[in-house]
Amino acid sequence: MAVDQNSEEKTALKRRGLMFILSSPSGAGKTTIARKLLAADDEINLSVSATTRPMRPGEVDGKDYHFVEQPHFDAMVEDHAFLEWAHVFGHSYGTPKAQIWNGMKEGRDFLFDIDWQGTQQLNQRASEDVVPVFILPPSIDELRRRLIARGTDAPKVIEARMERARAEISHWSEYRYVVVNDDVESCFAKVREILHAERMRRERQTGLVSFVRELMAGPPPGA
Ligand SMILES: Nc1ncnc2c1ncn2[C@@H]1O[C@H](COP(=O)(O)OP(=O)(O)OP(=O)(O)O)[C@@H](O)[C@H]1O
Ligand SMILES: Nc1nc2c(ncn2[C@@H]2O[C@H](COP(=O)(O)O)[C@@H](O)[C@H]2O)c(=O)[nH]1
Repeated sequence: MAVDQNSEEKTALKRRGLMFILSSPSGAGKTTIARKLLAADDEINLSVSATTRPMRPGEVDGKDYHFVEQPHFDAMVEDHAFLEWAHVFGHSYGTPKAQIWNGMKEGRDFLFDIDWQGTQQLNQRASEDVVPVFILPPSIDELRRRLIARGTDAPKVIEARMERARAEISHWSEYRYVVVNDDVESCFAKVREILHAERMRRERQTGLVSFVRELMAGPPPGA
C-alpha cells in the first residue's frame, strides 16, 4: 500500500495543546501583549473568562469576557463548570471548563489572562500543560501612569488596583518566565519566543517516541 509520507509525519509529530498564562499587576500590559499575540498567531485561542464586573467601553460580551450576573456565576461554581475561579477587585472571575478541555484534547493552545490565584489552580490541575508568564511594569510610577492613561477606571478603582499591585508582584517567583514590559514591541517579541520554544518541548510532541523509533528502524547509513 502506498504511504503518504507527509501526512504520516504530521501525525507522528502532533503535539499536546498548552495553556499559556499571562499574569501581571493590573495595568502592566498583559491584555495589550495578549491581543498582539492573538493577532500574530493563528494557532492560539483566547480563553474567554466569565466575570461579574461591569463591561468597559469597547469590550464585547463573549469576546473579551462573558459578562454574567453573580447568581449565574455562583451556579457555574456549584456545577463545577470552572477550571479555576477567584475573587479579584471585588468581582468574580472564572475560566469555563468546556471550551478548554475539548480544545486541548485536539492539540489547540489557549491563552489565559488570569491572576496568580487562577495560575496556582491551573498549576495544580494540569501543571505539565501550563506555561506561566509574569509581566512586570518597569516601575510602580509607570504602572499608575498606565492605569490613568487607559482611562477605563475611576480614581478610586485605580487606587484599589495600585494598592493590590505589590501583593500581585509578590507572586512573581511562582512563574516559569518573567518579562519586564518597558517597550511593548520588545516585550511582545520575548513573549512570542517563549511560546514558540514551549511548543517545541519534547514532552509536548506526543508522536515523537514512535517517530524516533521509526527513524532508528530505517536502513543503516550506506545500506
Ligand atoms: N510598554 C508599554 N508602554 C506604555 N504603555 C503601555 C505599555 N504596555 C501597555 N500600555 C498601556 O497601559 C495600559 C494598561 O495596559 P493593559 O490594559 O494591557 O494592562 P493589563 O495588565 O491587562 O491590565 P488589567 O489587569 O487591568 O486588565 C493600556 O492603556 C496600554 O495601552
Ligand atoms: N483567576 C482569574 N483571574 C482572572 C480571570 N479573568 C481575568 N482575571 C484577572 O482579573 C484581573 C482584573 O481583570 P480586568 O479585566 O477586570 O482588569 C486581572 O489580573 C486579570 O488577569 C479569570 O478567569 N480567572
